[in-house]
Amino acid sequence: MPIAKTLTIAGSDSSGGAGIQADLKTFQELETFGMSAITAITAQNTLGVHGVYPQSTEAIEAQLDAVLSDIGADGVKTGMLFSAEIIELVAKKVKEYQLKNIVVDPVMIAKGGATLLQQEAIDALKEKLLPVATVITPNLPEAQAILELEKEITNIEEMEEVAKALYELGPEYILLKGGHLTEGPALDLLYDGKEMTKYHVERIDTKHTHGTGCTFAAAIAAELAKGAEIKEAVQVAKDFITAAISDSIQLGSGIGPTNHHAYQRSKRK
Ligand SMILES: Nc1ncnc2c1ncn2[C@@H]1O[C@H](COP(=O)(O)OP(=O)(O)OP(=O)(O)O)[C@@H](O)[C@H]1O
Ligand SMILES: Cc1ncc(COP(=O)(O)O)c(N)n1
Repeated sequence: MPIAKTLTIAGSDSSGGAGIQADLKTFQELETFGMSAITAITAQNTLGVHGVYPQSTEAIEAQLDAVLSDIGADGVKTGMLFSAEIIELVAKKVKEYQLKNIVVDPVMIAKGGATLLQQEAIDALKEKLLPVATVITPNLPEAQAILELEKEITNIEEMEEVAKALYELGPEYILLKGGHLTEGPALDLLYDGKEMTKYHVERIDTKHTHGTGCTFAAAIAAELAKGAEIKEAVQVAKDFITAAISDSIQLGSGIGPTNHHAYQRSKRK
């Protein structure tokens, strides 16, 4: 059988835990052929983001055209897109190449607090990219920013209302991540316009969660690219990220990365 082809459009994380590097590791672990278009280079380690160097739209377009005109992609994940211009370019390419299985992780702020999406780009995200997305994977602060909510989302009932409001913006599915809820299990909610499906696991007591959102979204894209239905794709991604967090690697002196190989290793036992 030919291998499923996966493409990440995201920022480079020099420390290897998030961004392009996390996505490619995840694509590989889930037995797809991973490719990338780099939107920005970040100088990053476990202590934070030390520099952000966005690429020109010309360089991003050249990467996308090179890959998509020749190899193509069965699944796409977008991460750090940084500016309205980059978002508009990506939305244009999704249409031009009629891309399918688009997982949009609306990355806005890194765990250390650095800005990975300019404030004015949120409108472009809502108007151009969300309507062409198969699934969007916001965490709670990202959902709050997209919907311009004044109050924080604090419980499952509010999460359900928020998922419904996000669905109105046009994506086929909403995957609202509850990792930021301060109490209870690590709960995520999938909404398809009719039904809410909950995915929950016991919260793992660790600070080493650098790149969890990137890894989770990349795993969904890989499974969709291989032909999985959305509920099944999210379940594999949840198992993948839970294994990766449980077996996190103690590197650096700040918020360390997760272990992208843990899921495959646990399956072999
Ligand atoms: N401590 C934890 N234990 C178990 N699962 C967790 C934990 N923290 C996050 N998760 C899970 O990891 C996935 C990513 O969620 P999270 O809310 O951390 O994303 P995020 O904030 O977008 O990540 P990032 O900071 O990388 O952008 C979700 O499935 C979430 O439930
Ligand atoms: C290039 C890039 N993309 C995304 C994130 C978000 O990940 P986190 O919030 O875990 O730092 C990141 N830190 N860097």
